[in-house]
Amino acid sequence: MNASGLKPALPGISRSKRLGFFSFSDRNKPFDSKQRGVCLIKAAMEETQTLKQDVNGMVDKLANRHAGKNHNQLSTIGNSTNIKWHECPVEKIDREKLLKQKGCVIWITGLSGSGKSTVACALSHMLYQRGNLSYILDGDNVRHGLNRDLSFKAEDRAENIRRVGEVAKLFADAGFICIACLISPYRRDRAECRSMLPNRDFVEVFMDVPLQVCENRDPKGLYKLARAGKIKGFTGIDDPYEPPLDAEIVLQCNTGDCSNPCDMAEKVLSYLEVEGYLQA
Ligand SMILES: Nc1ncnc2c1ncn2[C@@H]1O[C@H](COP(=O)(O)OS(=O)(=O)O)[C@@H](OP(=O)(O)O)[C@H]1O
Ligand SMILES: Nc1ncnc2c1ncn2[C@@H]1O[C@H](COP(=O)(O)OP(=O)(O)O)[C@@H](O)[C@H]1O
Repeated sequence: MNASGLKPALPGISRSKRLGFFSFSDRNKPFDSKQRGVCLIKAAMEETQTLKQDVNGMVDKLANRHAGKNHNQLSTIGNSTNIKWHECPVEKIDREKLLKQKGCVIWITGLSGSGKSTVACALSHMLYQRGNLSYILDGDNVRHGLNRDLSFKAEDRAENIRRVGEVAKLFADAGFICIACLISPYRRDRAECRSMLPNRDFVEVFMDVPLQVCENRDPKGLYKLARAGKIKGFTGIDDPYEPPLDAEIVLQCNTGDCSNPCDMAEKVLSYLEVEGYLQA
């Protein structure tokens, strides 16, 4: 709130300062409404002019970058023929400056019940408290919408991972710290997601929790159903899980000795801090 009890339109910047012509205390001086109206229009016009110059500068930046390139180059990607990438002058780095952080993907992999969603939520909460923007893509949740057409057979799991990888890449490009938590049982599928991003921007987190611990937790009763043969192809029971060989972070949990989820999330947070992702 400012002195007049109004919330500034932009955090930390009062409206009068933005418009740059009079402060609210000036309103007590004799200043008729016509004069004020003229000032407001003048200030708005100046602001528009500055904005126009900014936009022109950005468009020039884009034009310079494209100078000498073949503008009509069309591509074929998968089944999409004759497509062309469209550049925009507002780039990832500009959004990152706005958000004061660097966009990246935290990819949490592990068995069902290993604590992926719990760590993801703890991490997201810690980031929120520090003023960093994150978004969670939880396998279970994404299967409620975007990936509702996919089953748990190997090729559908691969498509599940590919789609979530692509969405995570978009979130990272938007400047978010995107936390993807999926079983993602196959190394090849995870490696493909890694390859979609600049190498350091994909941070693999392995929930190294023994099957026995996950099975004892069994919060949804799925292991019980799988053991009883009522769910076929359940990861860890009758479907494979390939543990990462080169994860950036391993969160270990041995039988009877497991750190609490906040300590685990803090490890990831420290990694992000050290690697410079929590500032632009
Ligand atoms: N057959 C089978 N195998 C493994 N998991 C199963 C299966 N059927 C249903 N579920 C539930 O689906 C959640 C995992 O979804 P994911 O999208 O993360 O799986 S995958 O990455 O495509 O393998 C998983 O959630 P989490 O426990 O959060 O991992 C399970 O609740
Ligand atoms: N570090 C931990 N220590 C003890 N229990 C945990 C820990 N992390 C998660 N849990 C519990 O284990 C269960 C499974 O956690 P969840 O985050 O849903 O796993 P996943 O997303 O991998 O299936 C939940 O009941 C959760 O409360």
